[in-house]
Amino acid sequence: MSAVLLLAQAALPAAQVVFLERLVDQLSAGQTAWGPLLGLTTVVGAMYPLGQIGLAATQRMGLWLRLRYRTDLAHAAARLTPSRLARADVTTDLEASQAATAVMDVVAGRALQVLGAGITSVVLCAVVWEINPVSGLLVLAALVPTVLAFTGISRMEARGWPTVAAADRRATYATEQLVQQRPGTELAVLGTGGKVADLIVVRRTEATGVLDRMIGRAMLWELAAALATAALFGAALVALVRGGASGAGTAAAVAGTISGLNAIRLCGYAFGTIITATPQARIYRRFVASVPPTAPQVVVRDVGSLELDRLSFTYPGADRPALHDVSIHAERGEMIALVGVNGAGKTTAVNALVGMLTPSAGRVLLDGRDAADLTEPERLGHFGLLVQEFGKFEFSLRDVVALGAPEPVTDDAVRRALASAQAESFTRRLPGLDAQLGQQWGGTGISGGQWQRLALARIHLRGAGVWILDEPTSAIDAEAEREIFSELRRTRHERITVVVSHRAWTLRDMDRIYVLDDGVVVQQGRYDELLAMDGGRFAEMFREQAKK
Ligand SMILES: Nc1ncnc2c1ncn2[C@@H]1O[C@H](COP(=O)(O)OP(=O)(O)OP(=O)(O)O)[C@@H](O)[C@H]1O
Repeated sequence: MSAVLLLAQAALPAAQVVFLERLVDQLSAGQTAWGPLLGLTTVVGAMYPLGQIGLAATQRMGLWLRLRYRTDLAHAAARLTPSRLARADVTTDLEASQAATAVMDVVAGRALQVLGAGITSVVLCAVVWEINPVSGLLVLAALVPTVLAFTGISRMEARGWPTVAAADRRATYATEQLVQQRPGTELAVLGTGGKVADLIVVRRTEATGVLDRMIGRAMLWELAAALATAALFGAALVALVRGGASGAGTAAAVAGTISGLNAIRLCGYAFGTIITATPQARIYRRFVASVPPTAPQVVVRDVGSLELDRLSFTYPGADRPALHDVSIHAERGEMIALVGVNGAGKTTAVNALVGMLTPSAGRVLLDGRDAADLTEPERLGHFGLLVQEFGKFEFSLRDVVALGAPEPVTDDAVRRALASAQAESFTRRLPGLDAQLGQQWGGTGISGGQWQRLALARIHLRGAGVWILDEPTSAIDAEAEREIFSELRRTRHERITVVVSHRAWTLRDMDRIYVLDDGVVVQQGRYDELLAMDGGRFAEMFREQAKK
């Protein structure tokens, strides 16, 4: 259908020239010329509706293409592993790819326009060639400056886009801090939103400056192309007049040359849009290709042992290791704890354990097997990780909990997980599992501790072989905290549990506590043993708390 429309549209200007020549010929010969008049009326009458139908068809095609690009992008983003998400270039590319989908959708429509205008130009050229070959050639040659100009513009934009994308990303991030409910409220209370607005303006000004320079240069390119095209048009007209064609031929050829130049200009513009979109499309394609489809993650529920074997790690640029010769082990059914002051290395040890960073020395062993031999998704499947900055996903209650496991889950499993995480008492007051969370969506607002219980419910639902809980009850009241830990103890035999905690009482039932100081394990043992060691780091940290 689109192809038929395209061909019909492309033939109209040439048909116009033929009918015009016949009309002038027959009128000059004193004939009534009903045939050419009817032909011209049909051709001119068909131009507008065919143009409109063609436009609507390409717009609809663009719409569906954009959906496809965005679907592929969403799936590619969902396949990013934690180690890749930590890289600045990956997030920049992701956002540039997102922006590219809005440009790429027009490319297919423009490609059809190029094809149509190309056909129009060639057919017109052939018709004008019949009247005057030199004019015909000059009409076709007018394509060259436009194509050259847009190629130059595209190259220039390819150089400018990365800077614009990086500045845009920072501005978008800062804007989100202003408009998202939690950070936005904090800034409003502090009265310092204006400072963030200043940061946005700096980045937007940077991006606007680059875009402005690009537009200025593009204008120069286009101006040069327009001048060259005008010169070629003039030369085509001179060739016609000097060629000594008949009056009818000259009139038709002049009309044809004007239509031809318009078609060529349109062709050049559409071609230019395609090559202008090329740098962004390239970023999109590179990004999507860089995360090829993989098998979905499989949660490993049965893990017999876990070991960090003489692990060392230094952050890039740091002058001392964040972990030095750290050895930790745990068997199925055990609960162990990592303790230490801020900056002691607990989070670094957890990140090394799950594979978010690569140690400079030492190994992580899962059931005696070197975890470095596993793919990142295979390795992550062993863990249920509750981090300090857990996600507050504002979806439905069911979805928020179901995010704990990659496979589909039943409502019963969601309810059991909510009960284990002591989240049942407050979720029972919501209108069911379909309840939307988050006031900004017209849903229910819930407290920080309630969000943390939902994050814990995800870990219960996941049921992985190793649970790593980094301050799992930091925002939760004392009563619920006791119930959460008693549930963890009751179900401990099903897994290995690693807890990072600053609260003395939560450490009492641990099978082993590892005390980290400056990246080194300085003590290990049970709570009472460690507390009894006078002058030990653990006793220094927890003696006051233990008295309460
Ligand atoms: N991405 C990073 N780049 C460079 N240094 C880092 C990075 N993350 C942490 N560090 C440094 O490594 C050391 C250990 O940090 P880590 O986050 O593991 O401590 P922690 O014991 O988890 O602290 P907290 O109790 O505050 O969570 C600190 O000196 C910290 O400043």
